[in-house]
Amino acid sequence: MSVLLNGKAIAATIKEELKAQLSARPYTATLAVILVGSDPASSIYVKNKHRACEQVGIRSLVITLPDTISQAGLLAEIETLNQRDDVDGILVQLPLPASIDSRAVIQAISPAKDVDGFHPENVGALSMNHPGFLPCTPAGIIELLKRSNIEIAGKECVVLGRSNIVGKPVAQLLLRENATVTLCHSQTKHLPQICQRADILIVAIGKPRAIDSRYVKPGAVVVDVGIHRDSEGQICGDVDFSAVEAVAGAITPVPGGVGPMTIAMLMQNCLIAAERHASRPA
Ligand SMILES: Nc1nc2c(c(=O)[nH]1)N[C@@H](CN(C=O)c1ccc(C(=O)N[C@@H](CCC(=O)O)C(=O)O)cc1)CN2
Ligand SMILES: [Mg+2]
Repeated sequence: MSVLLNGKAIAATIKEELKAQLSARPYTATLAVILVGSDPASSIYVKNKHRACEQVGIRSLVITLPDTISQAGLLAEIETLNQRDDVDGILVQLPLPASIDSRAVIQAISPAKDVDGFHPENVGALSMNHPGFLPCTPAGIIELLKRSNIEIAGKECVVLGRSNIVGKPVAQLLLRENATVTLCHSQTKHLPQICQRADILIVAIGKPRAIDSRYVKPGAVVVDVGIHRDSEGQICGDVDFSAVEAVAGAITPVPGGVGPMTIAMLMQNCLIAAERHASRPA
């Protein structure tokens, strides 16, 4: 039996802490979220972000645009929010319709308001250890490990998946925490053997229940970033939970693991954005 890493409970504690911090400050914080189209999963995530803002005391603006909006139209909406002095943080919910170039959209968000940490300026800041905004899922994974008293320094960490929003940045954050990091992907050979080396295994490959006990060293910490709905409508991750929990020392559930931590870190970034905004020179 492994220890369950309860992201839901830790995220609730973080939101309480942020609420107390914000209420003691002489300024407000406002997050603007843009949702393009009506993808059901994206709509749930945006609702969850709005609810988290309410819990923390952050003002939340949700801007819903039709999936027929042009790229120029979306960029104009972002520029309006960049210019608004009453908006501290901006994010555009991903994925976007195929007709829109996500790269151009991410680059259009002011780096000072980019609470997702996706703008190239913030990505560069992360890799150079400069101040910026950390992407929410990778930051949430590190926070979950730390608050669960899992030591990272000196550990063998294997990251499965090299996406820009999870795999690459979480590898950099683990390195910043002095872990020894191996980043694997679809072309990696001898994957089970490499994963078996991991003290901490982070799985972000986007394939339901793909990682079973053959990939896990007994006693390892397993962090599952995937989120899927199976043919029976059950939510599951990239890890075959029932097979892996028998081997792992600690494991995140799906739901209730990394997902809630992502939203808690978004709230934290909003407070940072508001603080920097309030203290900027006039
Ligand atoms: N602009 C962004 N787009 C996307 C991001 C992101 O960080 N910024 N990440 C994902 C989606 N996402 C946040 O936006 C996200 C996904 C899942 C959860 C979550 O809490 N999941 C719950 C289960 C929810 C359910 O019932 O379906 C859990 O794991 O417990 C939070 C945030 C892609 N897009
Ligand atoms: Mg403000």
